[in-house]
Amino acid sequence: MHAFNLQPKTLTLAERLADMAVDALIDEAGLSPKPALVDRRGNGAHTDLHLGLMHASALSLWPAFKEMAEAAIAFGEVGLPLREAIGQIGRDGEQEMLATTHDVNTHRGAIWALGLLVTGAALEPQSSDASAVALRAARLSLLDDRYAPRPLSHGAQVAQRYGARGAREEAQLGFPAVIQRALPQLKRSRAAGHGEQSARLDALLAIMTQLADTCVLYRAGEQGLHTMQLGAQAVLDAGGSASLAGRRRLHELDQQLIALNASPGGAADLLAACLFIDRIESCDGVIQGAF
Ligand SMILES: CC(C)(COP(=O)(O)OP(=O)(O)OC[C@H]1O[C@@H](n2cnc3c(N)ncnc32)[C@H](O[C@H]2O[C@H](COP(=O)(O)OP(=O)(O)OP(=O)(O)O)[C@@H](O)[C@H]2O)[C@@H]1O)[C@@H](O)C(=O)NCCC(=O)NCCS
Ligand SMILES: Nc1ncnc2[nH]cnc12
Repeated sequence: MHAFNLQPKTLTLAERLADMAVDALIDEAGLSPKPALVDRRGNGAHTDLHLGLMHASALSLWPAFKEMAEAAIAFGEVGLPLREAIGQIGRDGEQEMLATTHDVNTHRGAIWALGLLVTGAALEPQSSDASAVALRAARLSLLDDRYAPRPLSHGAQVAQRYGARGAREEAQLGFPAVIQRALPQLKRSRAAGHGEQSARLDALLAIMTQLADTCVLYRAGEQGLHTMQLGAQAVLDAGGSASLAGRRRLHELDQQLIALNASPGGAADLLAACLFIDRIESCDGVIQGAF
């Protein structure tokens, strides 16, 4: 007679990183109340998205994140061969995402940001502090993938109209919205004794205070972007999402952004990137042990 094997399976480094990336996406999607974004309350400014779709999309990306980490381990250094390998894996992952969501763009920006960060983390698991991982990701993003198509994406249209370079520039600068704003705010809010959900909302707001979110610009122009940036700052100035005054401001911001059809999808992706890096930093030993 066979007994079930109840021993926990030892995960590879690539599998652990893929788990952490997908967990970060699922945590971001469920975090509530996020202004004008999909969350547990509803669809925000979106007509074609809902929480179940965000979860299905996140899960569909697990193989892509795992393959990117495996590519990093196989190539072993930042360089064009690795850049082009993860570019292809990212494009395949995007097709998988679109097949899962019936052509709705749920996580394009997240594949880019988290894909680069997963790769940056897998390259040197013994050096997993936030800045080091972001720096390796930035160096990869600066390399020109010869096979990347150049469609007239929403981001490209916004770049032409407003000069904002969005997701590409954020990565090339080493994810300043994550490293300089979201992670410090997350730690400050935790240290102030705010609950974990409020600390994460504050981290999202910190990203929104300065981000050139091409999703917002495309949908609502400069007025939308200013409303997002000033409104997010007003919530933080009022005491953040854990305070009553901050909650009131957050509710106002939600209403204003929905009225403008302005969804901060880029900021949401960067919150997921922040939660991923936060996990890596707090699971240092786990990552390093996973060879
Ligand atoms: C280099 C790429 C990032 C492509 O960039 P580009 O700007 O040309 O392309 P976009 O298609 O606009 O995608 C960029 C997405 O990045 C998010 N984002 C926006 N601003 C920022 C920012 N400042 N910093 C970081 N990230 C940002 C944002 O993603 C979220 O929004 C998505 C919804 O957006 P959109 O499609 O415009 O949807 P809607 O307004 O809802 O439109 P309708 O459908 O209703 O009409 C949502 O998915 C969030 O994720 C931007 O959308 C890179 O992606 C690339 O080269 N991709 C090609 C594949 C590849 O080679 N990948 C490599 C993997 S390593
Ligand atoms: N929660 C969310 N709502 C809308 N767009 C998003 N893109 C990434 N996360 C999102």
